[in-house]
Amino acid sequence: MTRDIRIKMCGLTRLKDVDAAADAGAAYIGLNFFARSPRYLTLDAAREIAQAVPEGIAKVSLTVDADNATLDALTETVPLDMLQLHGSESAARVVEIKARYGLPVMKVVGIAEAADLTRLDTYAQVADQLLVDAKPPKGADRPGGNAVSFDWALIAGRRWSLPWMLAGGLTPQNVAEAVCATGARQVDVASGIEQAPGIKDADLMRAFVQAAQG
Ligand SMILES: O=C(O)c1ccccc1NCC(=O)[C@H](O)[C@H](O)COP(=O)(O)O
Repeated sequence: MTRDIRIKMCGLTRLKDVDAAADAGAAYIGLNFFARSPRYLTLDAAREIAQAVPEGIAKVSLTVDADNATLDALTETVPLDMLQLHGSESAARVVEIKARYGLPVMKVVGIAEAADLTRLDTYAQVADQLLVDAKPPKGADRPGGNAVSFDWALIAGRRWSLPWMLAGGLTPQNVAEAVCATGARQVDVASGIEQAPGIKDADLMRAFVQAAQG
């Protein structure tokens, strides 16, 4: 029996990645606007990729503590279905962004220890989705996409009143175990489906979906 797991493939940088993600069965694709990321896209490149995404696959922007001018330009240029906030945006800022852009917001919370879990409850009050990711390792130069996992036992059996995704160091080799350990119905992956930073691999994308869905 297969598992009904929805998959977000984050940090697509090429048009051919869109075809590969769609063929593999992604439910969401992520477009990265963090300038220090190997997955960073200019607005024009992001628009071209977003316009190629088939109906039914949600297009998600990823920003880190972006100001209104940045988000204005982004939402005016790129067709989007959801905004992923991957910085230290406050709950009030989440509310403000939801109201200003009229798009669902997914707030990322980095987890390293049990004390980090309370932030999930805070954002569950205001966001449309949660993304439960690993906290970046010390010295990392970006807050996500670092190919590190957290201890899945920390959220085993935890449920929130809104949809949520599991992320952090997921690969075709470990995603089935991660789903079983946490009960996640949605997962997010960046590094684990790449042949090099920012370069997705169609075979790994297919293998990831097969492993996640069983
Ligand atoms: O991918 C990046 O370079 C990145 C940069 C800045 C903030 C977030 C970033 N990626 C976030 C993602 O959505 C990743 O899918 C998530 O953190 C998991 O990444 P990975 O462990 O590489 O699968």
